[in-house]
Amino acid sequence: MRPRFTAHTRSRSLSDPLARALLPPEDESSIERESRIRSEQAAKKVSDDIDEQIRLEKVELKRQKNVIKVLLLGQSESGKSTTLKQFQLLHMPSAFHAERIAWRAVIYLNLIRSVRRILDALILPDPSQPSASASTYSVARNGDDIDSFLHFDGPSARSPSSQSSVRFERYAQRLAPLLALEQRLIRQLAFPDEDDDPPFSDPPIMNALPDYIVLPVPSSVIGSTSPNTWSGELALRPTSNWKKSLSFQSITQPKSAHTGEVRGWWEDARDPVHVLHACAGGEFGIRALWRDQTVLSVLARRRVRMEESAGFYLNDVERITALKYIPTDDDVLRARLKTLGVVEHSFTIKDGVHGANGNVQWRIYDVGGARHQRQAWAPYFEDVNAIIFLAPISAFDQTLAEDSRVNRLEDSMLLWRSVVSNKLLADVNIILFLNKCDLLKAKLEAGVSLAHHMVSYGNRLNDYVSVSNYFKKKFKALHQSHTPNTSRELYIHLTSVTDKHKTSLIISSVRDVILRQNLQNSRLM
Ligand SMILES: Nc1nc2c(ncn2[C@@H]2O[C@H](COP(=O)(O)OP(=O)(O)OP(=O)(O)O)[C@@H](O)[C@H]2O)c(=O)[nH]1
Ligand SMILES: [Mg+2]
Repeated sequence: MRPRFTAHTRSRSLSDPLARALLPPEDESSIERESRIRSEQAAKKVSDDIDEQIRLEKVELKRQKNVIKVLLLGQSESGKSTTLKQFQLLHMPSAFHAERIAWRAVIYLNLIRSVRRILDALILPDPSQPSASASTYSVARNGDDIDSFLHFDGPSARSPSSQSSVRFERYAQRLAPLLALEQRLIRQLAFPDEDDDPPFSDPPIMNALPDYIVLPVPSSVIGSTSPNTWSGELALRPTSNWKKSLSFQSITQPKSAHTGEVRGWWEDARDPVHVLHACAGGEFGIRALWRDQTVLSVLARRRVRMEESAGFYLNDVERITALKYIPTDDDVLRARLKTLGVVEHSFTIKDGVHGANGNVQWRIYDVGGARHQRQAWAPYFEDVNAIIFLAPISAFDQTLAEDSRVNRLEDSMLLWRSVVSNKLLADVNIILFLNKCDLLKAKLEAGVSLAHHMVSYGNRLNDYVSVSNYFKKKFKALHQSHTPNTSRELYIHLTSVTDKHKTSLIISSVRDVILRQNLQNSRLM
């Protein structure tokens, strides 16, 4: 049958030459018509598919414009994870606060680690005492044999400073339960589904652990590293659901509907807080250890600066070991948990830059900064919008944990040079945090000389303003002489990222710079 046209359609079609050309022939047979319709349908499908593809590309482009990817780079302990915590604190405060309790175990472990470092320093032979050779002490640190840790060998060890030796021995005895607790905590974190108090005979083995590993520390720190020694640092795998497993039985439950009293972890005799609480006070407790002038002078002679170490809580022992202790924001910012691999965190930020209703999704990638972790960074360079690079400038007199021959500041500068000279990153915004300024200030005020460790500093003033300006210029010059994009604007901030208030201002300004530059770049696309 012929198609029927109304007079109106017909007259309009006939006046349009293209429409007339597209009309089926008047003598079209039914077979021809079927074939025409089939090919028209096929053509329409192709056209619809193309339209859909264009639509999806537009959505993707829009989505990309509303997704900002930021990479946190820098050597280990430079403050990357702490900066991420500051972003979370600023943009997801309720989630941050809800997770505070999960940090309790990390903070306990950090505190125990500090105690262990001091005890280790006390039992090492003192180089300033000629009669105290390595053979006079048994530097045994077998985790399954705490007695050997407590044992000081023979009378010769006691002769020059026998009183001190006896005191140190008393500390070691009194604080021995902390070493056992450390093992228990690590095992509990490593195997969160295991029943209580598993046997401690074997330390966690790297590959056997689902989420946590204990990394060996250089033997220089403790004299020798026994395979049974919990001498390492707790590290986090990217896949870890650690916050859940670190919460212990911490959820409080109402004990009495009338009084509003709650039942909490402090009523559980197995909770780690009890051991810490018991070891905190008294003549040879943690607080006494950290105030003991003899101990402090041994640490000073050995150049062990506990205040500078990651996860330092020795000034807050009373508060941290209290039965009902809940970590504060500052405690969480100071907690040390080493990152392994690359961990992605995303959150949405409302911004004024993309228009009134602009919602921008931020993806922040926190990477492990130790040398053997750095090869994992490169795949993230391709579509990143901005890099926040952290260089801890207080570390000018320190060496890398993973290689004691390498100065930390030198390593930071080399790393900085390789990042700014990378061609893949030529158009990526770079923000530099010269971090740990609080520690730098304290170190310079304590009389540590930068020129002594960095000859190029010459005879400039050894004060905070001069030194921090010098570092600013140095990092800027490295950027200018190595960047493939000399028009890239570099933003440098002097930071102490554990400082909540100062850092929140810096983060807000960094966020706006990144947003604005991202918008500019997307307009150019
Ligand atoms: N005093 C002080 N401590 C800081 C500062 N920045 C970071 N820290 C502390 O230094 C330790 C290491 O910081 P992290 O943020 O874990 O370092 P990271 O760069 O993530 O290290 P990796 O995960 O090993 O790559 C933590 O205990 C922090 O609290 C700072 O500006 N001042
Ligand atoms: Mg980290």
